[in-house]
Amino acid sequence: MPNETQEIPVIHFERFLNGTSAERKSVADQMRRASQDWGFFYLSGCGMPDEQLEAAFSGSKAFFALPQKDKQGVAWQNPESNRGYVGIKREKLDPTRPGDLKEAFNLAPEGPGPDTHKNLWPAGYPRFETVMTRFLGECILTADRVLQAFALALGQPEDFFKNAHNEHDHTLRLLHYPPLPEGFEPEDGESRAGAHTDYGSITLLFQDDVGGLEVCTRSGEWIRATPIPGTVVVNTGDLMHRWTNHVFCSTPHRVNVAPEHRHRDRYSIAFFCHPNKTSEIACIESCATADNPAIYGPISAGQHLNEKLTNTYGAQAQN
Ligand SMILES: O=C(O)CCC(=O)C(=O)O
Ligand SMILES: [Fe+2]
Repeated sequence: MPNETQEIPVIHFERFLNGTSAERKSVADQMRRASQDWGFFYLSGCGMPDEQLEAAFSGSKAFFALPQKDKQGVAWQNPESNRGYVGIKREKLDPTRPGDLKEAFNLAPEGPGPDTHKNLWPAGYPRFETVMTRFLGECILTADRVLQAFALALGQPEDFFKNAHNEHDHTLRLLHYPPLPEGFEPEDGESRAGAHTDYGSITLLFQDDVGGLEVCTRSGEWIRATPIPGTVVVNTGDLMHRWTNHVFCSTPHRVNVAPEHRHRDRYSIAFFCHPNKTSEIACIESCATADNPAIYGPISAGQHLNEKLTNTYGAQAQN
């Protein structure tokens, strides 16, 4: 169990990608421990090409710098599509607090048919679409590799989670936290992103060097997830919490308005992974023991998400 002398683990994924089977198992075991103790870890060497990541951050900055009317032209419409631009204060990740001091742009893989939801792209910026579509593809590949390690960590066949996610029902979210004006005093509980857990199986979070992300430990204390160059933050969400019979945590996190970074723009990019709607979420064998028998019966991922959205619809859950 973490305490203030412990830090969110940094795991070197190169040894999973290129190592011997013993090394791969050792990386998977570190991920299992980190997911149990924290529900959060940093992964270095995740295989995301640097130039793609840089292009995505540049594209994100360019998008948020567009005139407000261009951004509103691709405004987020509804949770079914869950694509497009979400303006400042529109979302409350913690529904009991004031709106988040951030803006966001969501995109997602598109199905082949004409009836499927399509991404909303601002007119006249074809490069943005190209860069983000390519980056989305790299995120899927990265997430699949991470999911393979999670399967190994839980004693499952390596493609267990990857196969359960092969319809790519994921969301990529660009986030921008604008600088706060001189003398700005947050209202009670106002923050860049309110405390919340993520809904899906895993989230990959790429952050710039500004900082502000905070993670709640199992003992209830908030600690900083300081940016570490060359790493991606991985966290396990509500669905993984259920799938693993509460062995892996779905840890509350938030983006705080701290004095030392509030004058700076902050950019981050989150990739929320969701299993196929028809994937069955049933307690993973290695997570049920005599002391911790299966808590839930099987449910489809789609049904689980619907329950979550119904419970928090007022919060306009968007991840
Ligand atoms: O921007 C960040 O660092 C965190 C964002 C986040 O947790 C979310 O959008 O779910
Ligand atoms: Fe989150």
